[in-house]
Amino acid sequence: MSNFKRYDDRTHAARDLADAIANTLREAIAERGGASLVVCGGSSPIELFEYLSQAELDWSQVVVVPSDERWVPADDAQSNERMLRDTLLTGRAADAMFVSLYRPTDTPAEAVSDVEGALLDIPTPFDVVLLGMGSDGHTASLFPDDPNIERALASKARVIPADVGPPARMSLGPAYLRAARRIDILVFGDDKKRVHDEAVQPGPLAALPVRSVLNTTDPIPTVHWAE
Ligand SMILES: O=C(O)[C@H](O)[C@@H](O)[C@H](O)[C@H](O)COP(=O)(O)O
Repeated sequence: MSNFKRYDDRTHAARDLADAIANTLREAIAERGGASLVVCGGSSPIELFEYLSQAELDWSQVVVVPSDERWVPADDAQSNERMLRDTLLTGRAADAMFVSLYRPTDTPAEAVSDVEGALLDIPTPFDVVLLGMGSDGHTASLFPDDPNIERALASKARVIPADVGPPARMSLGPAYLRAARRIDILVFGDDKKRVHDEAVQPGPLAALPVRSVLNTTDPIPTVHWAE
């Protein structure tokens, strides 16, 4: 069960969704004194982040958490944290609080308890969870070819090390990602549209892990798509 919004182009998708996210953050700050925003990595959301970073809201009351991280230092070109600091956590949004998922350990598994501890103070449900999707049906760093994907998708853990790559990954767990007031999934291109159309059909979660968030009902996610 999910809503599907089709846009004329990627810029319209980025700007419309950024405006909707900004409004949700403003409402959360007004109602609860703060807001939480989970954001995916990858390339699809970059234009959205650059536009959202200029939104007029009290960013000092917003906490931003990556949905997942590549297990590389924050100055590495593959780092989601680096991408977020370059595109979202700049301009007005530079005032936001950011919770890094990366720790300087050899493996993500060694950092699970420390990262879990850093997330404990963030109230759930998150106000906004923005995810992407790979053409293999992964979301966050929940990959179909991860040898532990079945266990990961059944997990209630906040963070899950993903023994994929290199680089290895750290992902927020599916149950934690679903603990949201709104879930938006930003998907571009015909290939991913075909994967989406398959993923909304019943089938094994492990084959298309995006199903673990796409087919939740509380909240009902919205998929935002442009060619
Ligand atoms: O760390 C990451 O890469 C993301 O969190 C990942 O889940 C991303 O959303 C998809 O891989 C789509 O990436 P693109 O937008 O680059 O296609």
